[in-house]
Amino acid sequence: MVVPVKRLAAAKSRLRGALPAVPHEELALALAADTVAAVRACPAVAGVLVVTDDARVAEAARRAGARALPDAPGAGLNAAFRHGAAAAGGGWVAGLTADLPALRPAELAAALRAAQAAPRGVRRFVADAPSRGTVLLAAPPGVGLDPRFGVGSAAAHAASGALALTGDWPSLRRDVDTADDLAAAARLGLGPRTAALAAAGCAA
Ligand SMILES: Nc1nc2c(ncn2[C@@H]2O[C@H](COP(=O)(O)OP(=O)(O)OP(=O)(O)O)[C@@H](O)[C@H]2O)c(=O)[nH]1
Ligand SMILES: C=C(OP(=O)(O)O)C(=O)O
Repeated sequence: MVVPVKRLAAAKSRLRGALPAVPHEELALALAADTVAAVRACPAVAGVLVVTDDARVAEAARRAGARALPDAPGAGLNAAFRHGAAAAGGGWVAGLTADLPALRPAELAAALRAAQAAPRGVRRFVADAPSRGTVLLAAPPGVGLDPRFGVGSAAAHAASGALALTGDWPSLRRDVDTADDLAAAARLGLGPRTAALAAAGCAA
């Protein structure tokens, strides 16, 4: 599983100030750390590759049992996904955004099971809650990940031939870009690092 994370100083800019008493980088780190912890807790995931140039994120990833890779070639999110996928080796490869602090391992496992069901040879994706973005993209063995993340990525992934998975996985679909998203994630139940910050810094 490839999980790219921007440098904390630049990450999650739309979320800046969502918890006024909490330094922004701490919040951005907590989102990523809770996401990676949930992925690590999912038995269906063989290994986690965190693609980042941020030393704190890399250290947190390694402590959680993930591998950290540099953000090569430094050409944005899709290049980071491609870099991680190339390092992942054979078998199924999936990419996940790192802003899913409510993610439940059982929902990720269910989505990965659905991804691995027929038809063969086709990439699958899970759209975010508003159905505009993408939270998960999975490619079967021998098929490139071909990530199209960014604004309007759900439509871009569908247009590229990927199949939308339609399961009811609210914690997987709940990416956090804004203060409202953080409040929605809090209603689902935040992971421990983000929850602690939310409790300390005026709950979302
Ligand atoms: N390694 C890496 N990860 C990235 C890059 N751009 C975005 N990401 C990660 O991709 C995921 C989804 O990206 P966005 O939701 O747009 O997050 P963001 O760019 O941090 O947020 P905004 O500044 O609000 O746009 C997040 O986990 C980001 O950390 C990049 O250039 N390199
Ligand atoms: C990068 C993405 O995230 P967001 O649209 O949430 O920034 C995406 O959905 O492809």
